[in-house]
Amino acid sequence: MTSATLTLPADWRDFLALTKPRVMSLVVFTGLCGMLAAPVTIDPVLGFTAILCIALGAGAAGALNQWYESDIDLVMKRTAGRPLPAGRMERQSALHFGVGLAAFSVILMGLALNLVAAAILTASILFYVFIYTIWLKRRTPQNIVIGGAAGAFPPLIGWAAATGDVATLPILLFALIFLWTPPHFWALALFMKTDYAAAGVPMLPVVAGERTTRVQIGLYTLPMAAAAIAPWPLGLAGELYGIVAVVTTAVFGAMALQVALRTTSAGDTMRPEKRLFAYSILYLFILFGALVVDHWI
Ligand code: HEM
Ligand SMILES: CC(C)=CCC/C(C)=C/CC/C(C)=C/COP(=O)(O)OP(=O)(O)O
Repeated sequence: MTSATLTLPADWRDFLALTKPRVMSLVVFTGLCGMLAAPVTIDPVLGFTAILCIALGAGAAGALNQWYESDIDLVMKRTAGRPLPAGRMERQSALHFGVGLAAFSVILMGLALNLVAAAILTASILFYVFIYTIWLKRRTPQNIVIGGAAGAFPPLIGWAAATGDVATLPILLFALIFLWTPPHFWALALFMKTDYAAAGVPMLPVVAGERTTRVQIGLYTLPMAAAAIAPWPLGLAGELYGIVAVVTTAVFGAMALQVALRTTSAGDTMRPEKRLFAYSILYLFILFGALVVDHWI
């Protein structure tokens, strides 16, 4: 995209769109809950600063992702309206915005909170940009399995911001999001398959077919369920969390099973896939919320 083809100067809404605010809301929520579930009470101003750093760091990662992949975003219907493919912003501006925001978030985290939190925040930004976006996304259908680790770090960052350390519970929360990501994303990929195929992105339904993707969704749900419920029997969370985890995970399992057992979807509504995708988001909100409520009562 050259400046000659740009139609409009970017305004603040375009910079906000670069940060993928809707996806980031859940990323930030899991970070907040990781912080609030820690065994020490963090000073509110420091706590707010830590969450701000996670939000800015995640936003920076989103901007750098969009800077790198404006070519494929242009091809996919879902993403063609983003500031870069739509020609409302120069790629350079997105790059500068992303790098500046990333540096600011990490430095502020290091200065105001601690180096452990700053290091994990750095790792998650680098992981999302270099490992997922630049290296794996265009090369292998395992892109989101490995790259999904980037989005699993926030509870560890929140916990580390409060305690200066990591522990078993935030590691389990990392595992939960890590194992949740394949069912979350592949459910969407099933009904967005044509977009990904058009863009030449080797997502699992495109490369291995729908049948394999459905089975993989079912398979990942099993260890995900174990990670979700584990804090209760391990004594890291109480009964309230345990009950919420068992019930919401059972619903997740039933929906995933429905998706796994479907043989075809050609020409139909893909309703079970869309329902699983939507529920996957609600599920993490409820689970992390329950963890904090359980911790504080
Ligand atoms: C590699 C891992 C992941 C991939 C490839 C992925 C992919 C996607 C895609 C393509 C969408 C649709 C977004 C849109 O309509 O613009 C989406 C939605 C969403 N994702 Fe993920 N996701 C991943 C991990 C995560 C993680 C870790 C979280 C948070 C913990 C998350 C939270 C969300 C939320 C909240 C939405 C709904 C956004 C909306 O309402 O528009 N995702 N995801
Ligand atoms: C610093 C920090 C906590 C970083 C978080 C990393 C992060 C944002 C993880 C979420 C993953 C995500 C938004 C995937 C979207 O996939 P995609 O980029 O393939 O989606 P797209 O097709 O919509 O661009």
